[in-house]
Amino acid sequence: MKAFLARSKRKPSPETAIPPPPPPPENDEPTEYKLALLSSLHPTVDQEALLDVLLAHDGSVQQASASLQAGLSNTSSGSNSSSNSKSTGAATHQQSLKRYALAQGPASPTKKRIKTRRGTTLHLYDPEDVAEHTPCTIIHNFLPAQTANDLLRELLGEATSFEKISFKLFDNVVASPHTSGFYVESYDEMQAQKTDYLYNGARLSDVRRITPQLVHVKPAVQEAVNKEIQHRIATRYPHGKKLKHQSPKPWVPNSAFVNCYDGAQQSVGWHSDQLTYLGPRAVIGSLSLGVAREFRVRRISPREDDDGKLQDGDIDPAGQISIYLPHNSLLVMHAEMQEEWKHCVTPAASITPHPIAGNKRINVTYRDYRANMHPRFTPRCTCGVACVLRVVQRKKENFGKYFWMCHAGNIPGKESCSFFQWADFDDDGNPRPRQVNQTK
Ligand SMILES: O=C(O)CCC(=O)C(=O)O
Ligand SMILES: [Fe+2]
Repeated sequence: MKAFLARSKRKPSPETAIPPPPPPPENDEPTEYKLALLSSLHPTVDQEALLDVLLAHDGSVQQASASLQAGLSNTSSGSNSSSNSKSTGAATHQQSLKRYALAQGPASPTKKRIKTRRGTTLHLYDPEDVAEHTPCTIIHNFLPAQTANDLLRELLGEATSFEKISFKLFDNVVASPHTSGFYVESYDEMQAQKTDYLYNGARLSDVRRITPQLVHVKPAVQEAVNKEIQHRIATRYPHGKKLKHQSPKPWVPNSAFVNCYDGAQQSVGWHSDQLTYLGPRAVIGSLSLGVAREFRVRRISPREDDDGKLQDGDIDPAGQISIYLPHNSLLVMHAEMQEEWKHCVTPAASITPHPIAGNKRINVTYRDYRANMHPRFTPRCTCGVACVLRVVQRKKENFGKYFWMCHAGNIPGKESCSFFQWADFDDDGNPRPRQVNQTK
């Protein structure tokens, strides 16, 4: 499911809610940080106007703020005016990409022009930009405000007993830099999870029955995710067709990982989610509550060959994209995400406390565990353990091909038996019968 490497490099997080008084700005702070400071000083002015004023004052927060205060903010060219305020406390959306594209010429703002480079981070706030440049779509203000708050309160209560997950990283056992709990729909499923399924080589000990608020919210998530999937297929996939190995069936979430990030430093490292029980081309619905944090994605670039030399590089060759995840936003990770991209929640230099959650962020990832991916139906290695499903990501040759391998290398104190077998799925992502192993 996850890798939990904490990142050492920290980037400030944009803050657009009403925060406590900000520290004095540094000259070399990134624009989004300055924008956040400015936003905190002028919470009723929309982000687009703030950016204009900031640029008009060569990035000086102090001067931009003075200008806004004096009512001299006449620099907004594209937006109606800074009085077009959004003071709802909901996420404000930076329109920077569209604006820059428009500034380049009269042609339509072809977003393809926007490229990230190695070592750079492109910050996206606008749902249209997210859909255009990442394998995700985002819906802001997703649930009715009261429903989101009820769910948040319920899960904050649950999170008091969440624990860090321990896993094996090379030869060390390390703990995830955040806590989590796993929720399924029935007692039978809870038992099955404890005995049949493996995560990073370990059994989950804390499997819980889905809570009333998680049940309450599920239909809305299900409906929205299915709508987003169909829209994505129609508008972005070749010939308007689903991807090879993507399931044609409706997405039906039957489990949820709930993550709690307590404070700015808690995070999750770069990873792709494990496909072992979701199957190829999985879609995940990810609901964010409480403190707003940055979710970063980067496309995986495979190596050319086997000699260990990076060709176009497999580490951050195209830069990262940061998606801002405010309270009550639903991020859909689409079918191209887990195979071709990695994601993380980066530690933040600072966070804006949330009125209900304080310093905590709660994240719910609703998942569709597929019946035909149950470990009963998937290959076992020579240790006798159901295998983990992986996809080739590092080598150009075979990039995107699925394979089964032994889990045991991830279990503290156990050695892998090195079992390997190419996985075979039909076009709809069902495992083909020849690899079915009925022994339990
Ligand atoms: O907290 C998030 O937004 C993402 C969590 C995640 O990547 C995971 O649970 O696999
Ligand atoms: Fe993940």
